[in-house]
Amino acid sequence: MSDDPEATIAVDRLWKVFGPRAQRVPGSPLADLSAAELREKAGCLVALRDISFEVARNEVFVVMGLSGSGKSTLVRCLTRLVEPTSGEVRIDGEPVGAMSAKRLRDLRRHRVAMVFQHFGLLPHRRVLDNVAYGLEIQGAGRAERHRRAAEMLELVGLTGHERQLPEQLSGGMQQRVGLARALATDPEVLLFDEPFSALDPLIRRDMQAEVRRLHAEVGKTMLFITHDLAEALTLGDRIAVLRDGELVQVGTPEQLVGAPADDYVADFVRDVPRADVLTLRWIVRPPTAGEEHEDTPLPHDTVIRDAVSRVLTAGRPIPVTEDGRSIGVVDAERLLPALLGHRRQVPV
Ligand SMILES: Nc1ncnc2c1ncn2[C@@H]1O[C@H](COP(=O)(O)OP(=O)(O)OP(=O)(O)O)[C@@H](O)[C@H]1O
Repeated sequence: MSDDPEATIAVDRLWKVFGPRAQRVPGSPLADLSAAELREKAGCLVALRDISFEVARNEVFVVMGLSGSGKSTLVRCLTRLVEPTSGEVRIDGEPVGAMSAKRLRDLRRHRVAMVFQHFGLLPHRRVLDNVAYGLEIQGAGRAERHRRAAEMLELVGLTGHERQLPEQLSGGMQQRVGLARALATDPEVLLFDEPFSALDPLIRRDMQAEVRRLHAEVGKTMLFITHDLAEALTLGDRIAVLRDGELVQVGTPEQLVGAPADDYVADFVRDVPRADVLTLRWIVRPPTAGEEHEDTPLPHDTVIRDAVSRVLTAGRPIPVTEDGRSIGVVDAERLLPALLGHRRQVPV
């Protein structure tokens, strides 16, 4: 695996096998058995199979997969809430597997914060004290933790709600409290385990926007788990697709939609409007001899949808440039299939 010094989280050949004598499975012929055979022969279940990936500093990395694909197990292995069967996790270069109990406690209290689906708020504590909770565990004084908690509540738009109890807030607001609490300790990494799946679709969209805004404001490395493709595409700088414990593809939204690794991913992204995700580099063509072009080029990283009106109103093909260099041209003929491509033809 590469040793990218900018990688905040590095996962190398990680296995998690549940069942008796699980450690004999990784790398042995047992690992090649089907799930049913393995259960029958060894009473084991492979939840994560040989997973490797790296998350760069300040990246939003989404792990997407259907129910049972291993998402929660993966996120829990990162801080050893679930003990990996084999392989290595490093956070900021430090192997988590080699950490002493004290160092591990430190990691969970100071360096990595988690946001869960069911908020995990303490019901009898006021909002302010819920946000201050991590700081209290760290031993911060009362005035300091209240000052910091108030600051975090302001960051997530909940100033004025400090003295309320969680049950007096809506689901979306409670999850904002969860976000504020996670941010309060100023961790290096935020782990989100399906944090918005219990919320209404509209609130959910608000919260996704909130995460994007917070990320723009405070940076942070974020690893976000979801089973929802739209959420993954909205939030992820890169997305890892997990299927039955295996990583099928890791790529940008654009790579997943434009070049799915296999039929499984292709099926997942089939209904995504391609023009909203792909950029012009996917539809450029070489100029033909003697052809006249528009004068003002379009940058190659323009999302297709944003180029529609220019391309359709231009009289001639438009050059597409990368770093000032032309990489081809686009015209309506190249653009329309991408615009229409996501819709299946319905016979009239
Ligand atoms: N403690 C455990 N003991 C045995 N099997 C487990 C345990 N925890 C998880 N599994 C199994 O590991 C597999 C992956 O589960 P996991 O909860 O990680 O999936 P998930 O993608 O998070 O699913 P969901 O979206 O439903 O939460 C499943 O087959 C699950 O039954």
